[in-house]
Amino acid sequence: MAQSVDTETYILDGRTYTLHTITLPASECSEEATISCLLEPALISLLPNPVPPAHKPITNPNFCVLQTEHKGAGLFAARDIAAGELIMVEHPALILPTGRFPAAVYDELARRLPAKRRAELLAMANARSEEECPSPVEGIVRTNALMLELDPKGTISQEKREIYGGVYPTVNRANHSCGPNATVKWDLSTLTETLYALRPIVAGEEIQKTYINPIFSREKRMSILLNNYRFSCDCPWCNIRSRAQPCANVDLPLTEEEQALVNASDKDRALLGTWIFTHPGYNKWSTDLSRKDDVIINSHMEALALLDKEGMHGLQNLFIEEIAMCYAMLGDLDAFKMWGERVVQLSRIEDPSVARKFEEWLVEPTKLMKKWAWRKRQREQAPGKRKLKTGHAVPVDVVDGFDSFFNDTD
Ligand SMILES: C[S@@+](CC[C@H](N)C(=O)[O-])C[C@H]1O[C@@H](n2cnc3c(N)ncnc32)[C@H](O)[C@@H]1O
Repeated sequence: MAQSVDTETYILDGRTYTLHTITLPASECSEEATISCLLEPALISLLPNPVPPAHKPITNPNFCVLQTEHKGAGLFAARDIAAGELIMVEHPALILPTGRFPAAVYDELARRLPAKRRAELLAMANARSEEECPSPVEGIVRTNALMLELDPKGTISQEKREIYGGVYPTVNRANHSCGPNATVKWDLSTLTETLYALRPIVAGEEIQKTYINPIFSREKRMSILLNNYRFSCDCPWCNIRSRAQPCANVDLPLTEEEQALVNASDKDRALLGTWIFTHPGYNKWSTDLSRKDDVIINSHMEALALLDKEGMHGLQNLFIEEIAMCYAMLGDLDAFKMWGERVVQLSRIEDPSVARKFEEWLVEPTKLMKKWAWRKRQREQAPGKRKLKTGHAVPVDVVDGFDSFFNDTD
């Protein structure tokens, strides 16, 4: 479980950084893995201790790396992949801050990797010219690094916090789409990045993640992608014309009709980004009998249809979870089972505690969920006996005391 600590340090803008090599020990099913890092010394004590074992390679992977026509290499589904399914788990080869360091620092980080891992790193895409990044390793970092959290509890004070990135020879083969079918999740305790599906992906389809916040407008998305990654995004939401002509040039000016489609998409994306703050939500509805029983379900279904249209499935889980909870409150067993199973499928990687809670409930929701069919029972009672809001005066302690269904621990 050794963690070799190197003493070489670099000072940049008054800050000290240390070169640090993490060696993840081999286990019965995995080979030793190495992560070459540049870290502020205070972060080293926040790394998992003891160092976790190297993760097991996935046997019979559901993806392959292939050459694309104009995007370099990319990841493709080797068979059908279900929504929520694992695609791969990988340790970063490098972990480093996003600031700029002398070329020698990047070269040294790469040099510290075992030869095979170094060769994989050096074979990665580099969208930066030699003038911009004299060290090709820096070019590779700037083209590929994914943000990762090394200090989730904020142990190091905010003003001192740096943004860190990780570079992954295989996960980083995923090209960008503004309507991605996959996403990543960083886990500090295992020092791994997990790539998983957001929606069903059919065999042969390209597996793509988003490099930016997809709620931005097309103009902003295209400009960030061009500045940071040096490409014009030709996904169907940026290159509207490609929906009809697959190889249409994204850089040609838009027709009036195409501009109208872009405006509608920008509007929908912005709306989706604020939907949960601007539309009725489950918590208030659950205690308010003056609201229609289907108001949340209808509103959330509308959001899901828009998410589907814009390919923004990364935001779908909360809506799906709340729809399932609405059906529980209404005592609709078949609908709860259908939506609850979707929650389990989609949350296994994204939020395992939610998946476990729903899995437990699904065994026998009518008995295991304390507030099963609560709204239905309230409706069936005489108005005078109802416990909660009907749009008029309600005893505050009753409403406040009615905790969210999500806290139901029975
Ligand atoms: C993180 S790498 C992705 C993997 C890369 N294609 C490779 O060969 O390893 C990012 C680079 O891939 C290319 N790329 C990714 N998504 C793209 C897209 N939607 N359209 C065009 N090029 C893209 C760009 O050259 C970008 O700088």
